[in-house]
Amino acid sequence: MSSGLSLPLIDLYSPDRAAVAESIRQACIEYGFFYVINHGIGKGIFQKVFEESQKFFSLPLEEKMKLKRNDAHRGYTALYAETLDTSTEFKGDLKESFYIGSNSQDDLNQWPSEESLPLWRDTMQSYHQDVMSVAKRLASLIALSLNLDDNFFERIGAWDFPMASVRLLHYPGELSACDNGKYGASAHSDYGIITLLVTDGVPGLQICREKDTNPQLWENVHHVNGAFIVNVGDLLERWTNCLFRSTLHRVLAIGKDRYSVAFFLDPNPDCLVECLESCCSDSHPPRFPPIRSGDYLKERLRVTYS
Ligand SMILES: O=C(O)CCC(=O)C(=O)O
Ligand SMILES: [Fe+2]
Repeated sequence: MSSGLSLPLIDLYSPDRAAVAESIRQACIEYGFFYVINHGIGKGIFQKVFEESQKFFSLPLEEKMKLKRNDAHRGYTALYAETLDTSTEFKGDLKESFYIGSNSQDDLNQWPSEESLPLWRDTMQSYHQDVMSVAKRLASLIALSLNLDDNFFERIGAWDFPMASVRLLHYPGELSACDNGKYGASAHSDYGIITLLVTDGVPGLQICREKDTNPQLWENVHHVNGAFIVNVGDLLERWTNCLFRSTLHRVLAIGKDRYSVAFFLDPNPDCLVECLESCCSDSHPPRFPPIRSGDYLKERLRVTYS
């Protein structure tokens, strides 16, 4: 069953930072999802990224496979390569994707040839930079929302060498009979701190706020023109001892081409993620042991692609 949902709208440049932080706190407690508007990235930039993304995914499979995801987790993943929900009998999600990592470790990235896609690299590098600054600004509001200093993440070195990545996604419209029962992206939560997502407006994204209810209730996330859809990831859930929810979500395969661009904000791999003092007490002890962010993310990726 599915119904509509109206997620909170967060204005990133509102002068009343305390009020914005409070709205973010409520959104993260209640939904783990919200929209971010007034973020400073213009429509023209999104348009360029989507155009270049479509051009890449239209290349012959043989060309795309030359840039197959490397050990540093950059590059192309083909249809069926990933299964986000490993508990189901259906293996292989109905999407293809391309990962672009931080500019600070640019040598690990892979790029289509300049002859075939001359604007591609610049477009993606500049988008990575733009969305990283939005994400950092948002993270400082998240810190405020947890009664921490707004420079909490800087102070613990989270942004020294952040593992942030842009992920271009394409969900093909044409499906075959053997794809019955499969999802564009099967049910999962994201792994890092936060994800900032933009889509081309084609529906399909759903969230499940109570994963343990039976049957599960899946609610549609509507498209808001020009807004980021932001969600809390598992590392932030660990930091906050489950005060903030890393909400289960999925993408339906609706038989229509769909493009989206996700930005996963993950901290420096050496960053220790441990329960914040304000999020635990004698009656509410830490639920997770401290863990190095890099170790945590490596294990999650290993399971997804095994
Ligand atoms: O494409 C979407 O709408 C969501 C993608 C997603 O959840 C992911 O890549 O983690
Ligand atoms: Fe996701």
